[in-house]
Amino acid sequence: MMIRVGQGFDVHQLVEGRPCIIGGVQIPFEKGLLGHSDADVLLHAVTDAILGALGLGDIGKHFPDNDPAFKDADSLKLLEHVWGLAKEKGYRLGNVDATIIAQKPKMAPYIPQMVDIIAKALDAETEQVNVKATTTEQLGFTGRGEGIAAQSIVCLVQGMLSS
Ligand SMILES: Nc1ccn([C@@H]2O[C@H](COP(=O)(O)O)[C@@H](O)[C@H]2O)c(=O)n1
Ligand SMILES: C[C@@]1(CO)OP(=O)(O)OP(=O)(O)OC[C@H]1O
Repeated sequence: MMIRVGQGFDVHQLVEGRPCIIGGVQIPFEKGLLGHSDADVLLHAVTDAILGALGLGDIGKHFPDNDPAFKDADSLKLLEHVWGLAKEKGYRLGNVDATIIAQKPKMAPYIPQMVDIIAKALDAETEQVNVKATTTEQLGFTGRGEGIAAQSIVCLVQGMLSS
């Protein structure tokens, strides 16, 4: 059995006039995340973690931010594409853990829905997916509400457990 781990980290700026889409959930908030795509910072961190585990570079290599094809892209589709690469290589999900770093909005009410969305995209059970949130106690760019960050770690498993 082969086990590979990968980690991902992403940041997007919070601005007025954009939807706040995190973990595939549109969260009611006065600002949203700025990006070439829908700027789903959590799905980007998970996507990068999977790419890391596969040794396939990063999200910008697969979906360049100057390619009009990815303008306003649905990040769930990008995650699903990358998960397809993992499946082609015979991997299944061990588990994924992620942390959203945001002063506001409050993520807790939306986390179960994010977990469901990520688990479905990765052909996994909800028990294999954990999403957390933390403030930075009003410190730094996240604490000032200038942006939101997310980080993730994934474990991918290939092959069977030998007895
Ligand atoms: N944007 C956020 C940030 C935090 N939470 C939840 O609140 C708990 C306490 O956060 P601290 O930063 O004070 O440790 C945290 O454990 C999360 O459950 C949240 O929902 N949304
Ligand atoms: C997703 C892509 C592609 O639309 O654009 P952004 O939404 O700007 O996101 P980022 O995390 O900067 O990196 C990957 C990009 O190439």
